[in-house]
Amino acid sequence: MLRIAVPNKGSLSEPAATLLREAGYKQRRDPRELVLVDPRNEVEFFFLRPRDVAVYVGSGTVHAGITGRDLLLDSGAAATEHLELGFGASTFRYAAPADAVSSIEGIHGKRVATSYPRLVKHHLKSFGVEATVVRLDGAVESSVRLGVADVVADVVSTGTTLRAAGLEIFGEPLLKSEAILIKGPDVDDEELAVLTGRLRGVLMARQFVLVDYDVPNEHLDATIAVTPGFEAPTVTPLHGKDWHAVRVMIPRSEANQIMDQLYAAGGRGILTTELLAVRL
Ligand SMILES: Nc1ncnc2c1ncn2[C@@H]1O[C@H](COP(=O)(O)OP(=O)(O)OP(=O)(O)O)[C@@H](O)[C@H]1O
Ligand SMILES: O=P(O)(O)OC[C@H]1O[C@H](OP(=O)(O)OP(=O)(O)O)[C@H](O)[C@@H]1O
Ligand SMILES: [Mg+2]
Repeated sequence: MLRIAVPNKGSLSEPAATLLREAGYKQRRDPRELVLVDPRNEVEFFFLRPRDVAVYVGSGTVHAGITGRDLLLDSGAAATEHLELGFGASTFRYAAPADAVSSIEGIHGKRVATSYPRLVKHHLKSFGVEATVVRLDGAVESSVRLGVADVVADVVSTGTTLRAAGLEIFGEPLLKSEAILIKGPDVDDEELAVLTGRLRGVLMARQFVLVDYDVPNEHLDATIAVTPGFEAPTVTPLHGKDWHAVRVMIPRSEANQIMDQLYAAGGRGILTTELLAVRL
């Protein structure tokens, strides 16, 4: 049975469970459940702290897991990135009070507070910067005001937390993170093929919608140029008319613009439909 580690708390927990549920896997009802067996899909889920997921996957006790790229890199575990999951996006950045420090070189000799010490030490070393890394569990942004550090290195999403603490970002991001599927050192891709295919299917369904429209034969080439599809659109003759019906996938973010273009090109009865899951 495939063993998969899933974050039990924090920002990644809810979207990870939603993704797995949409991919047809059983998910827990009670947030205190630690293990969940899904016999129909031959999968066992282990609900672990987000930070620990990479440790378990890297040690080989579970085959795969969902975590953040930043957490994987900070863990130093032997797990590897397998698939980007499209949620939990963040950047990892340095910040300090305005004018205090404004470049990575400027961190030299200072104290840097972070919950990601391995990642930060590795980054500073690559710049030849020597600094004291102060490891904190969370709420790192308060460390400067409270006098335990001069600089923070932390996850930034909207930047609201930094601003509220009177800190300003400086330097290039240490990394761009998002939720990822990771796999253990001895797991071959074949073992994860069904899981990966299902997750990709849901991710794709989130990015695309299905569009259906009717079009007079003389305008068919023009509308197909607007919606070429992946391979080729499905085109069906309409009964008793010199028209065709077309069905094709289009990017969700461009759906309304494409509908406008189809109408202008002669398409009528244009409608879009949500996709639940896709397998291409
Ligand atoms: N505000 C946010 N927006 C998007 N992703 C975030 C945000 N905060 C954290 N993350 C991502 O979530 C992961 C860390 O999750 P989280 O912060 O929930 O765990 P934690 O800090 O270990 O746990 P906790 O905050 O409960 O102590 C990282 O991959 C991080 O990039
Ligand atoms: O840029 P923002 O949108 O403000 O989000 C970033 C904040 O979110 C996370 O904190 P979390 O809620 O996980 O608390 P923690 O620091 O205690 O882990 C992260 O550590 C930042 O503090
Ligand atoms: Mg956190």
